[in-house]
Amino acid sequence: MTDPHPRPPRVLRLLDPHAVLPLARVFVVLVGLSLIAGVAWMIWNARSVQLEESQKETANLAYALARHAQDTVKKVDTMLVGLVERLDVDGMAPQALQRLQRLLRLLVDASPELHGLFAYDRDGRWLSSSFEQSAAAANTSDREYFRYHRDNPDRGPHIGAPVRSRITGAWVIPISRRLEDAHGRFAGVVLATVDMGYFQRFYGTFDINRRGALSLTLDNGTVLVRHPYMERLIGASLATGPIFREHLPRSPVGNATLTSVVDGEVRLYSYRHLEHYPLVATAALSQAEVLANWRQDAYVQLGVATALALLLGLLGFHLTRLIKAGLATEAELLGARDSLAALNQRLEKLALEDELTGLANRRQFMAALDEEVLRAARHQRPLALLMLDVDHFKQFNDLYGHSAGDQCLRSVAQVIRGGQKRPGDLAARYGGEEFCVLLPETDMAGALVVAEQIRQTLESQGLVHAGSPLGLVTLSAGVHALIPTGEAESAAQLLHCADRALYRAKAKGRNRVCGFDVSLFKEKL
Ligand SMILES: Nc1nc2c(ncn2[C@@H]2O[C@H](COP(=O)(O)OP(=O)(O)OP(=O)(O)O)[C@@H](O)[C@H]2O)c(=O)[nH]1
Repeated sequence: MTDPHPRPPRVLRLLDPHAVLPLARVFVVLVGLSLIAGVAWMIWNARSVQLEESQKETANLAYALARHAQDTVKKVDTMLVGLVERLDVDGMAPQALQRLQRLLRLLVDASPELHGLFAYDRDGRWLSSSFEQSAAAANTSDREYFRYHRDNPDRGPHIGAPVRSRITGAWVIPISRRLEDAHGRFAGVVLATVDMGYFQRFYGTFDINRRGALSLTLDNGTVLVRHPYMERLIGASLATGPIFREHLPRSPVGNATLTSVVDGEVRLYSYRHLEHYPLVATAALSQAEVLANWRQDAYVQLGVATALALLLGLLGFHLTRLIKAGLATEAELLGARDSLAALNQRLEKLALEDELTGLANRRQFMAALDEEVLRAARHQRPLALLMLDVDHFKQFNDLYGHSAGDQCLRSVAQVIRGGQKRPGDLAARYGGEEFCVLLPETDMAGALVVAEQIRQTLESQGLVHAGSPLGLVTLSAGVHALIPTGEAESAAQLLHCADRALYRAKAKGRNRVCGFDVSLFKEKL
C-alpha cells in the first residue's frame, strides 16, 4: 500500500515552515554571536598592534638614550685620555699644574655635559681642577673611584656611582682614569664629573606620557639618571629587578612587559647595553597609558556591537513571532480546508445517495445508466436493467403508518442491495417504493436470475403485510437486457422496456418477475 502522506526529501523538510522556526532562532543567535566575536577579535587585534607599535617606540627611545650616553662618555673619556697623556709628559710640577688648570677650565667651559675636571695624586690630594682649590675637595681618597684605581691596575675608564659634588653639592657622575708613574705604580687619578642635569634636560625632551620612565644605569643595576627625577633612586640598585636579573644576562638588547620594582606600574620596557661602556639605557611606557585610547575605542566598539546584537535579537524575536503566527494561521487554514473537504465529501454523498435507504439515488442511477450504455455500446456487450416495485405498498402505509412504511422500504432496499453480485452492479431507489438494479455484462437470462433471487429473498424475509394476499411484503420485477446501439435512445429504451415488463408482472398478479418480450407489446419501441 502506498503512503498517502509520503515523507518529503530532506532538503524540502528543511524548508518546512515548522523546521524554519528553530533554524531562524539558531541563525539569529549565530549571527549575534559572530558579530560580537568578530568585534572582540578586532579589538584584541588592535590591542596587539598598539602594544607592538609602543614597544617599537620604546626600543627606538632606548636606542637614542644609549647613543647619547655612548657619545657623552666617549667625549669625556677622550678628554681624560688627553689629561693622562699631558700629566705623563708634563709631570706634576707646580708650573705644569697651573697650565693644566687653565686647560681644565677651558675644557669645562666648552663642554655643557661637564661639571668639573680634576687631577689627584697617589694619596688623593688635590693637584689641579677646573675649580678654584677648595678645602672640601682637598682630599678624595675616600671616594670609590679613587680606591678603585688605587687597588686596580686597569688603565681604562671607570664610571662610578653618582655622588654629590663636595664643591657645588650637585649630583654628578664620576668618570675617571688611573695615573701611573714611570715604573707602572699608582700615581693618582684624573676625574671628570658629568653633570646629571645634562642628562635630565636631554631626557626631558622626550614625550613619555605621565607614567613613562627613562633611565641610565650601570650594568650592575646602580641608577645614574632617572627621568622623571626621583631623588631616592639616584645611586639606588635595581640589581634585583627582572631586567638585570633575567633579561640582561640573556641578551644585551631586549624588550619586556614588566611590573616596575620602583612604583608597581606595568610598563613596556626596552633596554640596551652600551657597546663600549658598562652602562644600560632603559626606556619604558606605561601599558595603561599606551592602551588608554585603545580602551576607549574598545568600549565604543563593544557598545555598538552589543547594541547591534540586541537589535538583531529583537528583530529575530519579532521574526520568530511572525513565523509562529504564520504557522498558526496555516494550521487554521489546513483545519478549515480539511473540514471543508469532509463537508464536500458529505455533500457529494448526499447528492448521490438516497437518504432513506442509503442506496444510490435517481440522479446517480441516471448518470450510471448513461455511462454503462456507452461502455456496453463501445464493447458491444449486453446491459440489463431490473425495475422492482413493492406490492400493495399503499395499503402497507395505510395499515401500519408512514414511518413503518419507511422502515419496510429500508428492509426491501437491504434485500435489493444484497442482489448486487459484481462490483459494477448498481442498486438505486428510483422513486417512492420503486427500485432499479443496473447489471453490466449481463444478458436477459442472467438478469432474470438476479431478479428472481431478490424476489425470493424478500419473500423469505417474511415481512408481515396484512393488506397483501400472501400476508407478506413482496415485490414485482420487470427485466430487460440489450446490446446498446450507441444511440441516445438506448438508455430510455432500457428504462421503458423494463418498466413495461414490470407493468406486466403487476398485471399478472404481482410477486413475480417478468422479462420484456417484444412480441407481447404492440407499441413500437
Ligand atoms: N412510507 C412511504 N411511503 C411511500 C414512500 N414513497 C411512496 N410511498 C407510498 O407508496 C405508495 C405507492 O402506492 P401505489 O403507487 O398505488 O402502488 P401500490 O399500493 O404499491 O400498488 P401496486 O404497486 O400496484 O402493488 C403510495 O401510497 C405512496 O405514498 C416513502 O418514501 N415512504
